[in-house]
Amino acid sequence: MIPLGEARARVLRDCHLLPVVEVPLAAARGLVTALEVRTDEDVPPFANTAMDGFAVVAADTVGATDERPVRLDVVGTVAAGSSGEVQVRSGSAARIMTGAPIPPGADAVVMVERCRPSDDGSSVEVTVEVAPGNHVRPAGDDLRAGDPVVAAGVELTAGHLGVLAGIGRRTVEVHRRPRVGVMSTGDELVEGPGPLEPGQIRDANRHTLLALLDELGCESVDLGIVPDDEAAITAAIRDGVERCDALVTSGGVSMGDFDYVKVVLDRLGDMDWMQVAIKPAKPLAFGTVDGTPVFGLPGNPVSSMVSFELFARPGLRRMMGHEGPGRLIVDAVAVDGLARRPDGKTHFLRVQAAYGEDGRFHVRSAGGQGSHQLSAMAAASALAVLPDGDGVAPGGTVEAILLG
Ligand SMILES: Nc1nc2c(c(=O)[nH]1)N[C@H]1C(S)=C(S)[C@@H](COP(=O)(O)OP(=O)(O)OC[C@H]3O[C@@H](n4cnc5c(N)ncnc54)[C@H](O)[C@@H]3O)O[C@H]1N2
Ligand code: MOO
Repeated sequence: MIPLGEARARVLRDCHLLPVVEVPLAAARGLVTALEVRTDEDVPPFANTAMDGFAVVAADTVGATDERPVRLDVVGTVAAGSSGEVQVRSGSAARIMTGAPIPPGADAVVMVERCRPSDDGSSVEVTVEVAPGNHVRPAGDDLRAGDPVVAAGVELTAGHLGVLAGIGRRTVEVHRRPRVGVMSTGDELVEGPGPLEPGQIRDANRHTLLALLDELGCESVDLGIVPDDEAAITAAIRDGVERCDALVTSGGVSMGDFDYVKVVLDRLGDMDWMQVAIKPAKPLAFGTVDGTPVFGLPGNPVSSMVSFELFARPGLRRMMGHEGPGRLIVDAVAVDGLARRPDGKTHFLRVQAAYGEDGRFHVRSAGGQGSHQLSAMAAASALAVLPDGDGVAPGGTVEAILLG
């Protein structure tokens, strides 16, 4: 068996950054910027008001109170979208709406709640003293022309897309979204609700893996179920690497007579078959076929998900340009303890994590810990990492990888 770190380093060695493409903003969320983006204009582009009210000369309001208001002539109205033509002078004011440009001559805004307009709208009583700049958002208050807006290597979020649209960008240069093919292997696998023949089970892995890829921001390609047949697996992998940037398979990587995935990968490409010192997900076949990474994950459903988490996710994230493995790892309290026996492996237990009143994460077993017990994995929100040994006593501290 080899340590987890060594196996992961082997995987990362062959996961290379994907090429740069220019994509519309609507297709960019979750992708990683390849170049720094700067703005060549100020945001906001002009000084504008943060409140509906009256644009005034601040000096006119000195001493104004509810009892002793200052009366000003209203010389016009400035709406958002208008060019702010109204000229304000000492003794006058302009009605103004949130987002409208501060009219020339004015240097402050009094919110409408602090004003008493006359019935005919020709004048207004201001009931509060304001300083110059009151409720004024200066040009460039968010971004100045020439400022960096988004650095290279940043995962684009909803907020970033708004910022980019706000400086007039329609597209952005990012690392391409990986197309990743998923196949399940095994003669026992069938799909759908029909009755099962003796020995058959329904394919679960393809659906979890397709969804994990979706969640990661990859374009997932369903390559179906492939039987335990060397020629069929060879054809499916050849077809997959032609169409995809990476492949994820499940099953056929342990010691059975019909475990052909590792055999085929070995013949087609540069593959390492690893026994990793972890439980679940001990066997892993990873390699490249014509330069395309192929993650040969184990068939047990929990093992395939844990293996995806520990190997495929970091590898694919590297191809996408992300920094780090993309999961938060926290110290948590194992409320009821988490038992295990020494066996030379690190164990990843399926646990439910919740934030406790003591300000720490608390974890509890999410159910049966067998690598076939997918329902407990589905119920888990974290993997508790138990180093080799006797486990953690109730109330002890354990490292937990938060899933999502
Ligand atoms: N003699 C040994 N036997 C096994 C070892 C070992 O070291 N020596 N390792 C065990 C471990 S650990 C794992 S994990 C599994 C991995 O096996 P394979 O990757 O070869 O997977 P299969 O044998 O094809 O299937 C294992 C298990 O999972 C079920 N399965 C497979 N695919 C799916 C699917 N798409 N959906 C739902 N369930 C699936 C399959 O029916 C088997 O029950 O090997 C151990 N054996
Ligand atoms: O990794 Mo197998 O990982 O025990 O099910």
